[in-house]
Amino acid sequence: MDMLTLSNVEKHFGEKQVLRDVTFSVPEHTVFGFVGQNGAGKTTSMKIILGLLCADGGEIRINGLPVRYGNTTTNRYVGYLPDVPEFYSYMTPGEYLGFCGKIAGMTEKEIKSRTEEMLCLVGLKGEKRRIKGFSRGMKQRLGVAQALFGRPKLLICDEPTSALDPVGRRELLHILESAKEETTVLFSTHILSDVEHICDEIAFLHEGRIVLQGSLEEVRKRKKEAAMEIETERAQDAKALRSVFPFLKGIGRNSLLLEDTKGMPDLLRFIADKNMAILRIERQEAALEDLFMEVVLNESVS
Ligand SMILES: Nc1ncnc2c1ncn2[C@@H]1O[C@H](COP(=O)(O)OP(=O)(O)OP(=O)(O)O)[C@@H](O)[C@H]1O
Repeated sequence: MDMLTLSNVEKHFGEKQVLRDVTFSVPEHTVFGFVGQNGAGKTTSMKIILGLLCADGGEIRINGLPVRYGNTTTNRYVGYLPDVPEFYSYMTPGEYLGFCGKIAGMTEKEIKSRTEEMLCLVGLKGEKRRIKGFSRGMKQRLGVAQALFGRPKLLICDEPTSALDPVGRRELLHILESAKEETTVLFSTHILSDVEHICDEIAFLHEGRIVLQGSLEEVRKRKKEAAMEIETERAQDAKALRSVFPFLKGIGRNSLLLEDTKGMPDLLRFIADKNMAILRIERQEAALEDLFMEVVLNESVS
């Protein structure tokens, strides 16, 4: 089942159209990457999903129910982590989560067990420092704990990793990946390596339009031509191959890249004739970044 669906969503700010026919769906218990450059329309889409902005057209459903602007019924299914979460900084993380539980009307017993569970999930168990002494990464992790506290069916995170260092990013990505066991995660980002690490499905938004979507595998297959990597046992063989086939690129002492596979038969014949020892011939995985650039450039030309 799809936890979230957007169908033909449109949005203008004055004369400017910022979302055009945006259509995608997020299957239950997946991590979904909502990818786009600055200004692509990610935050606007998220605000519409949360009922905070009114779409000019189209339909959004969360857990099968339509989202209505200004009506927060569907938000009972949603946990939201803004890009810069705000806290009462004089509280400890346990006190803060307890406070959130009280506002949500949970019982003392429920609050205690959920606080422990969430602090454990985000690696803040036993943390007695006040939030004001927290690093950005710790604050972001606490934000996830708070967003997940009420057991939402859908967790929406707006650029959760963009301000974090590599360690903080890795920790947060790991938490989002583990969260999909109990919820569905939609996160916006422009960091494509984050998407490659944890997303099951992705949608690329470019100038308000979805230009590519599908599972990571499906999207990668869209790359027109995947290069082949060839690794020779001896460095001198790699050198010899490069001198005979100048279209080969050297990517290491023993490794070569063949970008246009039309040259493959001649190359293989030569390798066999010369009895060269080859350790590996492998299709190079298309990097999302190259793919994104390919799609974006095509869009700009057409
Ligand atoms: N309230 C507003 N009034 C007018 N234009 C707006 C408003 N909010 C956003 N925009 C414009 O809509 C477009 C999409 O903005 P949005 O914030 O949704 O993009 P984004 O993909 O989230 O970008 P970023 O990664 O920079 O946050 C931008 O051109 C932005 O300037």
